[in-house]
Amino acid sequence: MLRLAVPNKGALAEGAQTVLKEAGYRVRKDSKELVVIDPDNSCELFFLRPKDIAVYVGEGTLDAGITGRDMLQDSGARVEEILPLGFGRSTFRFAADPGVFSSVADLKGKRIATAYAGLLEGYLAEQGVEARVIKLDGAVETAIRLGVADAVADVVETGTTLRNIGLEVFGEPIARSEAVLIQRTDAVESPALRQLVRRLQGVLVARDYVMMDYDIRVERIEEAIALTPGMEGPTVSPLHREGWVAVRAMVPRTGHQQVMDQLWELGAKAILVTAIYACRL
Ligand SMILES: Nc1ncnc2c1ncn2[C@@H]1O[C@H](COP(=O)(O)OP(=O)(O)OP(=O)(O)O)[C@@H](O)[C@H]1O
Ligand SMILES: O=P(O)(O)OC[C@H]1O[C@H](OP(=O)(O)OP(=O)(O)O)[C@H](O)[C@@H]1O
Ligand SMILES: [Mg+2]
Repeated sequence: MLRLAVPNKGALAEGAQTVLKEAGYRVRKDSKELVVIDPDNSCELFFLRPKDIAVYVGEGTLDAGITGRDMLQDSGARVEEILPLGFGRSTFRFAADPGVFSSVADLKGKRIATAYAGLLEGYLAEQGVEARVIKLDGAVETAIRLGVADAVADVVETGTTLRNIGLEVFGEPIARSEAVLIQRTDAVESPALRQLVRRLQGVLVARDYVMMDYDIRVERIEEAIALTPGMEGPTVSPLHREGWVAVRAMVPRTGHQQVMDQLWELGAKAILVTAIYACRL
């Protein structure tokens, strides 16, 4: 059995549930389920607090987990990233009242509130800045107004929370994060974990690519293939029409409309785009 830790709530829970479901794993039916056993895939899913996941995996109690890269860095646990998952993207940034600070160097001797003390302390040490880290559990943006801190270091996604309380980011981003699959450092990879990784990679590729089909005159085929090279090379099949062929290739989802425009300019007809439901490359 592969023992996998999955966020039970918060910003990563829904994305984790969706990616696992698309990869063919059983997921929980309601948010009160703490453990789901999936005998068909030799897998047990444990729904845990996102911040605790790196700890469980690092201790070796669980084989792998889904958490945020920022949480992994914060934990100091003996875990490593195996696969970035492309959702739950955020940056981890300094913020303060507008115009007070402009870079991390200005924070020397100041108080910085955060819920990610490990990540912040690591960064301050790297930058050679000595400051006082005020450890809070959440809603850290309010700490400045309440006089507990001079600046905060927190997760920023849309920036709405900061704007609402009148704070502004400053300095370089401390970290860029997204959901990641993790395992214990130097863990021996099991067949069940290899299968999970392959399936998740398939889901991510299916999300990033579309399937494109079109008909083109034989003399324009090389130019068309340059636009749609596919993975190993596109499938080119005869058409029941003299001088024409049918082409099928995977194309990155981003920019696929431009590719369609360019194919149209080459004289391609019947250009069809369909979603890829699942794939294994
Ligand atoms: N808008 C967002 N707000 C918070 N976290 C986000 C957001 N977008 C992405 N994330 C990522 O989600 C993870 C944080 O998840 P979550 O908010 O559930 O944790 P938490 O704040 O410790 O938990 P809780 O809010 O329940 O105390 C981090 O990896 C963070 O980078
Ligand atoms: O840039 P935004 O899109 O506004 O998102 C970032 C905010 O969301 C998170 O808070 P969360 O809802 O997790 O509450 P918490 O601070 O109590 O963890 C995070 O801590 C920021 O406050
Ligand atoms: Mg939160």
